[in-house]
Amino acid sequence: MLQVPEPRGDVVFVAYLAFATVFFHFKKGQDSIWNCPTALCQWIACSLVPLALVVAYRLSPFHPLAKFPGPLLSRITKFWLAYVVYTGKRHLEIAKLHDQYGTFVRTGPNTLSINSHEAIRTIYATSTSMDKSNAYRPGRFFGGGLFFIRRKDMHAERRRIWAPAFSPSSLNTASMTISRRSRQLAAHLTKLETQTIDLSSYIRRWSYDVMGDLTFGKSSRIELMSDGDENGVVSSGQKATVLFEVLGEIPMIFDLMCYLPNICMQEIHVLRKLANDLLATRKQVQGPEPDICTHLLHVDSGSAENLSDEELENDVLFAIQAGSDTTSGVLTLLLYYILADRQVYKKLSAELDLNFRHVIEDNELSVLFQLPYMGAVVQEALRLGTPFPGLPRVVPPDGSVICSRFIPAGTIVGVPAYAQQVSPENFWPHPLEFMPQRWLPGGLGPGSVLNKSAVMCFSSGPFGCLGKTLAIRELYIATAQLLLAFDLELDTSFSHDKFKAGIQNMRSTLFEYPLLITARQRGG
Ligand code: HEM
Repeated sequence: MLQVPEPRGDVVFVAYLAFATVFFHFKKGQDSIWNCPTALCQWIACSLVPLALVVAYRLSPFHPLAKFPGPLLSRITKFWLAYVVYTGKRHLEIAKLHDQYGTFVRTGPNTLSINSHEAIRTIYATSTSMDKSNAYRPGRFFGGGLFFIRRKDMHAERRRIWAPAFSPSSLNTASMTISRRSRQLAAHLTKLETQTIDLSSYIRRWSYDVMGDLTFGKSSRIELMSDGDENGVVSSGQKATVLFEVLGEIPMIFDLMCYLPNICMQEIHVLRKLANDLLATRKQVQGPEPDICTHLLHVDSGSAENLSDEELENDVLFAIQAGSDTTSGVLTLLLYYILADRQVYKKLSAELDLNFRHVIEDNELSVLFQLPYMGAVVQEALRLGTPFPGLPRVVPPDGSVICSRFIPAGTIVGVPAYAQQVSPENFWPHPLEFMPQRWLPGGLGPGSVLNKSAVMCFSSGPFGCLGKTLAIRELYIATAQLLLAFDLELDTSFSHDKFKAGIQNMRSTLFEYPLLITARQRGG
């Protein structure tokens, strides 16, 4: 059975206005509609009746998703899910709903969350995986960026341009940049040795500085660690992400919001302006080392297939955003977990001390990437720190069979990453605990379960994260440089409860309550 495709919000709005114009045209003769209660009442009735019919249909047994369970409100309106996203606790709420309803939960009138490992392959990972949903269509903005191209075939063309930026040689150059920036982070913390440090905030700035370098090379002027963030680059980026994440669930409203630049554009203005300025400079200056712009500008290939200015602007803005808050969120959580468990901290520190002195030189990075316990800590942090609560895709025209159930064409489906990553079927025992040992040979003892392919934090398949290896290297390098340089501890004023309650998971992880630490420099 076919789902009714969702029209664009702005088109619906214009149609509604046109209908209103015609309606009141036939009521003319009255001075104003406000003086004519009958016309107004008729108009309200005309508007409400279709709404009531839509609600009745969505709840009726005739709706194609009628057989799938879910909360009443979610079956009626998309606003329910948008609100859950807005709370920053979607990952927890959806996991709870799966405990209550089982594998399938109807999280919107036309949306299914499918908590199944088998579904990951069908939806994301195979060659027949599905296109992105309307959630990636943020109104008139970002029309041409890699991330916003929803059709797999068109997306693949753009992805080919990006891919060389993540080749082994590019990654090696990038690793040195990350290492230099991580040493700079350590130098900043050294100045704060006797104080309580908001580590989450420093890590945020570090991640933007890193992504500035990786995107624009030497011409980057993003120096948030040194110069501070007076212009609110970080908060601008975060607000843009939140806006995209919340309104993505109600694309019709997003279509309309984009016509209100003061509400919508304002949030992303600072970051967009910065990205455009840096792009303009970068076009004039090709640095000695390749950066992401080298490939987007086709400097390397000399290809004539140039991206339009708008496409370029969207792509560089996305590059900074894709690589900064995501990585800094996971890194902050990684450091929290190891600081909260001194056994883990000591074991990791001992492994690093065995292999390095107080700083890792560039030619030693390959040794770092091989360290087993370090690898286990990073994997465990990614498992519990996934910032992506939803990756919506759309079922193709012939429908699809997932977990033995037929899903009609046009249904929006997604596998909840967090629910998969804390499922006892995939990780056992203690799926909710941070236990790096589970990733090492022997795991957590006899009977322990480790289903590596259930980890979805980078997604997979045609739309999967291009920066996965880069991000993992960032986590290795920054953690190692900090632990080698300092004895880190949670500050005595730090509250675990407040920190955990303040974690908001919305495509990047936001921390309402900071990670407060002290850092004592280690001896020579
Ligand atoms: C721990 C950090 C990171 C995580 C958890 C992460 C996760 C993800 C996920 C889940 C996607 C797919 C999103 C979707 O389909 O909606 C994605 C896409 C992407 N990520 Fe990452 N990412 C991280 C860091 C990075 C970094 C450092 C970069 C470097 C620029 C990067 C570049 C990209 C790009 C270019 C895409 C779009 C790929 C495409 O559409 O073909 N990511 N990331």
